[in-house]
Amino acid sequence: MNEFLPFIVAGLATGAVYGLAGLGVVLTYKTSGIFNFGYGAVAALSAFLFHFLRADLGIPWPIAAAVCLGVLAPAMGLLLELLARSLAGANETIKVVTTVGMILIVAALGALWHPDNPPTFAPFLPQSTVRLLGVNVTWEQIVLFAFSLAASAVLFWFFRSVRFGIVMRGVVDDPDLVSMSGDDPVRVRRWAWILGTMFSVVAGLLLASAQPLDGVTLSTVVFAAFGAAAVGRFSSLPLTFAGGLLIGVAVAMVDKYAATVDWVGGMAPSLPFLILFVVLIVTPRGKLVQRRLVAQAQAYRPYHAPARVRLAAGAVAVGLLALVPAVQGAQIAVWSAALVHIILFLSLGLLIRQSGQISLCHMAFAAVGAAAFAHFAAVEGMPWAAALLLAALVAVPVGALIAIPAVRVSGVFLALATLGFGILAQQVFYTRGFMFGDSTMGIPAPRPTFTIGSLDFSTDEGFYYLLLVAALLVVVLVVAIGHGRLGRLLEAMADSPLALETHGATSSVLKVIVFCLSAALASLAGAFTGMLYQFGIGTYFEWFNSILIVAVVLLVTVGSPWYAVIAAIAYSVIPGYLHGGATTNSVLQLLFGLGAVTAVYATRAAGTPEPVRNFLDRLGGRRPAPATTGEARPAPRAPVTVRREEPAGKGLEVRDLTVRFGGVTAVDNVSLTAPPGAITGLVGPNGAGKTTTFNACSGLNSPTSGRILLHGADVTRASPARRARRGLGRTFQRTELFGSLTVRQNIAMGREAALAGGNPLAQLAGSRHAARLVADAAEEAMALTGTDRIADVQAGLLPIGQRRLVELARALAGPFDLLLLDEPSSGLDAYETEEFGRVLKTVVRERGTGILLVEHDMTLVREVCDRVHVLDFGSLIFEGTPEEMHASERVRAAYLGDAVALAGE
Ligand SMILES: Nc1ncnc2c1ncn2[C@@H]1O[C@H](COP(=O)(O)OP(=O)(O)OP(=O)(O)O)[C@@H](O)[C@H]1O
Repeated sequence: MNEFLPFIVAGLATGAVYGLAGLGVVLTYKTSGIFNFGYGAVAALSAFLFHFLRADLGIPWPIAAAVCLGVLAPAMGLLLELLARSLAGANETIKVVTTVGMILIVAALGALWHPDNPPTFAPFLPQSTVRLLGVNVTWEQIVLFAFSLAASAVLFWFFRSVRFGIVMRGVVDDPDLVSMSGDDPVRVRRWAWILGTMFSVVAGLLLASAQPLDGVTLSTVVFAAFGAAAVGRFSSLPLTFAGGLLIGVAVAMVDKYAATVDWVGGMAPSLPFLILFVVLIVTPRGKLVQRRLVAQAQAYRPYHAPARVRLAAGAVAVGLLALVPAVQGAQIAVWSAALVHIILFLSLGLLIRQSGQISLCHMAFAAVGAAAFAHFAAVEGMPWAAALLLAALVAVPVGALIAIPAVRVSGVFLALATLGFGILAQQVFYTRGFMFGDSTMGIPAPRPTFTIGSLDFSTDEGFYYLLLVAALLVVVLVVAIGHGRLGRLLEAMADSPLALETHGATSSVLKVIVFCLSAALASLAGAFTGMLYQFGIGTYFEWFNSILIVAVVLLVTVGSPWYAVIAAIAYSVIPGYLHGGATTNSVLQLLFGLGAVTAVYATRAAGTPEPVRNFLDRLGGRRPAPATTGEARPAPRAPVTVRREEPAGKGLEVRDLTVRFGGVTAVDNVSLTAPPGAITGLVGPNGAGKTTTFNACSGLNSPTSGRILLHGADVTRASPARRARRGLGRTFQRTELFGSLTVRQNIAMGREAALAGGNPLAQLAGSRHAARLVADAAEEAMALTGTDRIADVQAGLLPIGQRRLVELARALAGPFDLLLLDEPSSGLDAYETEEFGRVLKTVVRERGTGILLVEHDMTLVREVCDRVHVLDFGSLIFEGTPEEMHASERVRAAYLGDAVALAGE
């Protein structure tokens, strides 16, 4: 035991600080819904300030620490709260990039402050030792542990016993309740940010000891707190602190074995990231609650010039790039790097721009490509092309590995998992022989030795042309993907994975495809990077650059593939011409960081100006764009004749369904049927359990007990997509449209998603016959609902009434014989509701579709429903015809109770 004790003591000391830092992370995440990826950056900034005051100005450390805590922490806290508030309505990627941008800023500031070797942060706590339990313990360790424990205890007490602390805990769950109790949620959050920032400042000062004063290193050290927060599932404060202790001790134990066990070497600092990654992979999906405080962001639709204009511009761009060796021969390396970056940015754009996924480990994919190519080509002596192809293929399983967290979690958790993986990959794998060899020089990455005519591809000029062709091929591939089924599915997934699933496409398969594809392309870029510099080595692929390139790709808001070209020029060519060396790079990094932090404004302001659009449209012979606002009311016409489908089966049966959420029984032993060719109403007061029943039917929640049968087959365990493919469609209480697609594309996706299904090949592309089927189904659904008049309007811009119609049309375009419609008339005026009812009746009459309708509008229920089920407090209290329902005392009492409750609010 004695041999372990010193390590356990050291581990507990650092672990307590990790725990403390983790508490700050959880605190701000819980109260604001914004995960602060810049947490380590704030810590680094406080270490900078402390060092400046103490070492440069000679101020005693207690005063320096007081300035950090009393001035820097509140100032940064207030700034961060403002930033967090500005992110209301922004999408997850923007939220991540905004706080990630702080790392770029602080790292750049640090590099500008000390351009050469950064000084070391001198310990300020006593290093003398005392003997405790037979172990030598430094006073620093004792203070770290005692201080962190005391600070955490005060925080727990504050949250449990102090009124303001209790309010702070409540603000994320129910801000309205907080307002009603007389507190201002903004003030509460502001204090939470200040408190959280104080924790990061303290963590910065305590963890920086003996570390170099460089922003990236310090941020990484404090990132260990993310591992602790993951153990606490980003929610529990005591578990987070315990997680910190666990990580501290685990790191110390790994350190103990590092000297003797070979494979353990270098693992200690990456252990928190391993734990972070593993927790995100193994934690049951429902346990990681993504905090959502704001309405879904409105999707932004980039302008695309007419095809003719784009082709011409592309030809000019290629022509100009082809001239580079002739006119800019001296800078050919810089331009070659830009071509490689076009490939890298396109591969990243496939994820973060086209599919709404986040990857903060893209450089790791590139590193795999560089290492694999160098091994295959230089060590194994394979032919160049075979080595390149195999290098791309080697990255595919790595992409699939990252798709695991992507399938399980999204948004901030995916960002964390990929960040953890990126750091882990660099710290554990880059340094191993199997990646870049045992020499610090890396492994040679040979250029091709073949020639075409007088063009020798091993020369700088020849290699440049080879890169130009490769970049062009990747551009063509990405454009083709964008125009094909895969591209449409990816865009739809970016807007609403939920809608895509409930229309039949399995989004997990789609995610695996896009991660594998993206990893393979990034791997190609990595292999070319190696060839460009003639060596494959880890330093070209640092994790930090993964976050830099995400910021770059997101900030250039022009359409695909142009963003990649412009971003590559900004990233590689401009610094090459400025000749400022490291300082120029730091200034650019600072600018990218500032851009990332303000990304929400940049992307809001994005868009091609109207005159430019008009000019390009005229140039390309395109008719004027349709109005983008949905002012015109699409008066539904007389229903068109629709095909009678095959007679539907037995319809939907819900048997003894019970759904509990913790202690709440939302649905209690409910049985009902929705037969084909009829409209069945499901009504009840607010909170009665209607949506929960719908979600159980379509597979969006797991029933505690009971069964769901579709046409006689038990689908209780089937995924939402599988149920959709079996004929069950639905709409949502809060509409789930593909906001960046047009109305026509939305409706077409209603059928195409089901055709794509869960088969990877079917998701990649569809046949011509399928395309006709999709177009016909969309036309018919549009005519039926009157949405053909707004077919080319972007769905995200429509008012609520039209959104409902589009959602219905999308469901009608799908291959569904049973539809679950969740409050479809809310937001419609009386006229629209009447028309809506007519459409429903037509569909049921002509197609034999069965409809289960959740509805608060009793007039509509009376007019269209054949039978009605009434829920109250999760239990079925009535079943009969609408007329019988209106006569029922029990139903009246349930509604009256609700009305009285409402009146009393
Ligand atoms: N994910 C969840 N976690 C915890 N409780 C939940 C969850 N979803 C629903 N509930 C609770 O279950 C009960 C039923 O909610 P549900 O949304 O199904 O009612 P509803 O009849 O659709 O109400 P409304 O008409 O207002 O939409 C409510 O008390 C609600 O607070």
